[in-house]
Amino acid sequence: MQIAVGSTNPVKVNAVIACFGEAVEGISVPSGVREQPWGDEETIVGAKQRAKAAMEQAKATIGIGLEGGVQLIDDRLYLCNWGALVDEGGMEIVAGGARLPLPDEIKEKMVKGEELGPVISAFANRSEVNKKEGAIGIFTNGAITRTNMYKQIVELLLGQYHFYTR
Ligand SMILES: O=P(O)(O)OP(=O)(O)OP(=O)(O)OC[C@H]1O[C@@H](n2cnc3c(O)ncnc32)[C@H](O)[C@@H]1O
Repeated sequence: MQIAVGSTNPVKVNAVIACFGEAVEGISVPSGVREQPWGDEETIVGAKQRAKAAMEQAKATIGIGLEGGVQLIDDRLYLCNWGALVDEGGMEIVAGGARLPLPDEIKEKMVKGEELGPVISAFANRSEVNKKEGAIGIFTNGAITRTNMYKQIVELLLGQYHFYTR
């Protein structure tokens, strides 16, 4: 079984390797949504499109897409992450990740159209936070990293996949 992940971001590829082992290939594919998805719907679409594109491009058995977004709830900005798993038989599974509110100073920049990655890196004075502990790592003081969070999403995907294909 060959697993393709629709990203080369190490936090995403490593989360999938942690669940599936080494038969995992990370490939750069378009998400088909904005660079900065807003809200559950757009973030889910991005995850699904990454999963399908990765499976097709790599001619893999299973494709996995992981997408990071933000969402406004009651005037607060939250992290919003989704994953999708597709297989060559047409099965499609979706799962979501942990939520966390972001400080208002980050919200102010995001609503003006900035992207979360550079905004968090400037806030934390640390380069490429999106490829390291992630915003969730910064705001949990390292208790949950972006890789941990995506690993749980991949476990939710794989567990459901086993249930529906049993
Ligand atoms: O290489 P890809 O797979 O595109 O990974 P990415 O981290 O750049 O891209 P995403 O599509 O997952 O996220 C959309 C934007 O939100 C940023 N982002 C999402 N979650 C983040 C997090 O936990 N920490 C920092 N930036 C994050 C990310 O850097 C992008 O600017």
